[in-house]
Order: sequence, then C-alpha cells, then structure tokens
Amino acid sequence: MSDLAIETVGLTKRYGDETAVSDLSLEIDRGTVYGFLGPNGAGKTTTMRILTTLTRPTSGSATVAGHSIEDRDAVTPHIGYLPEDPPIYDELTGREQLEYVAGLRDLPSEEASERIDDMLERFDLLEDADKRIDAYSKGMRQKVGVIQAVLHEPTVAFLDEPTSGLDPRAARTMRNTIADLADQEMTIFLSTHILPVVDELADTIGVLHNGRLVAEGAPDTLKHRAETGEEGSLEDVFLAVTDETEYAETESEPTA
Ligand SMILES: Nc1ncnc2c1ncn2[C@@H]1O[C@H](COP(=O)(O)OP(=O)(O)OP(=O)(O)O)[C@@H](O)[C@H]1O
Repeated sequence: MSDLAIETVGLTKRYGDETAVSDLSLEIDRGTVYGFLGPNGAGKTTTMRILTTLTRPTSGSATVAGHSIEDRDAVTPHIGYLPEDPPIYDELTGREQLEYVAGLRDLPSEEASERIDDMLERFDLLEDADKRIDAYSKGMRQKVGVIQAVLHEPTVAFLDEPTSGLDPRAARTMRNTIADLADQEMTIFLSTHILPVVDELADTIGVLHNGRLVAEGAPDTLKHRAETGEEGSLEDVFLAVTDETEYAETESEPTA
C-alpha cells in the first residue's frame, strides 16, 4: 500500500468561468499533519469537498487512503470530515448524536460507548452529554462535530477550522487531541486561518491562493524561505505568498 494518505494530480474544479481549484498536486504522507492555508475564497473548502467525495473535480485525479475519489464507497469508511458547519441534529443529545454517528460507521456498541465517553471526557462535555444539542453553545457543538469526525478512527481526518468557537482551554485540548491522533498514525488535513495552530501542529504546510498551491514546505523551511534567507513568521510568509501585487508568478513553484 502507498505511504501516501492523500495524493492529488492536477486537481481542478471550475464553477462556470470561476476556477476554484487549479491544477493542484499534493503528496501527503500517512500519519502527518498537513496545514492547509489560504485567504478567503482560495479554494480550501472546495479541495476538501473533492477529497471527501462530496463534489467531483472538473479534471485531475486523487486518491485518499489509497482509494480513488471516484469510488465514494471505498473512500468514505477511511475518512472523517469536520466541515465549517458540522451536520448535527439539534433534537438529539450530544451522546445520542455520537451514538448515531457510531451506528452509521458500524462501530460495535461497546467500543463506541468507550470511545464516546473517552472523547466527551477529554473535551469536558461529559456533564452535558445528555442535554439536547439545541441547548449547546457554539463551542460545545464544535466539540461534538470534531468528535464525530474522528470517532471511527479514520485513516484521514479533514478538519476545517477545528478550534472555531472554542475557548482557550478547549482550543488547547483540540490541539493536543490532533497531535495525539497524528501520533496514532491518523493523517490530519487541517485547514485554519489561525496560523499559530498550524505552526505548532503541521509537519507540512501548503498555501493555496486563487486555487493554486503557491508555497509548500515544513513550517521552519517556509519561515526561513520568506525573507531571502532571514527568518520570518508564518504570518509574514502567508502575506508574502498571497500578495497579489508583490508575488510574481515565477516564484510560485512549491518548494516541497
Ligand atoms: N458551489 C459553488 N458555486 C460557485 N462557486 C463556488 C462554489 N463553491 C465555491 N465557489 C467559489 O470557489 C472559490 C473557492 O471557494 P472556497 O469555499 O473553496 O474557498 P475557501 O478557501 O474555503 O474560503 P474561506 O477561507 O472563505 O472558507 C470562491 O471564489 C467561491 O466563490
């Protein structure tokens, strides 16, 4: 089996005249955290929707966990997805929602209960687990969204802004959890605008701009590359490579 958790070749998605993702080629190793950055409208969500088989590319190909994204039934058991607005039933309790998702994923009920309790405890949600979700705060809903994305221990988890709405303590728990999952060989495809989160967690960072990959590398390599030899912050790098006026096409080759 390939060591790559995600491989894309020339992935392109057009909506009418608009090119949301343009000729995107990625090679992401198993058990790593890939930080996927880009300004608003860069094409991050579109990429994640393609890789989670929710939308089809206009051209190009991709495999996720060794399976072509053309074969939805083969891919979906191996992935988890936290979208910006996680699918959650307000009328269920947090625990019922997670049990429902565990059922969809065919997890044996004893194993599911253990994992659900473990994750609820980890995210300080045990006390509220039997309250209806419509009484949850935004952060509590977000916690349920993340737990349900990784409950079945997928090979690859796609997390869109996992720390969104979380207080500092919960955000730290989230970062620790992502690091633990990566230690357990889960591949995490992490999209966020919170640069310190990717700086801390990512093995590799890719920056998307106007649908194109304009920079790629380990955080330290990127930071070094930013200022012609000098060390810059990840924010400096992000601003430099996504600056329409200063960033020349000739510099746009990713440096893997
Ligand atoms: N269903 C759609 N129909 C038409 N255009 C779309 C559709 N989905 C996305 N787009 C366009 O594709 C481009 C990329 O959008 P996308 O949502 O992937 O960006 P993003 O990087 O996730 O942005 P953000 O950081 O704001 O979430 C945008 O110009 C958007 O308007």
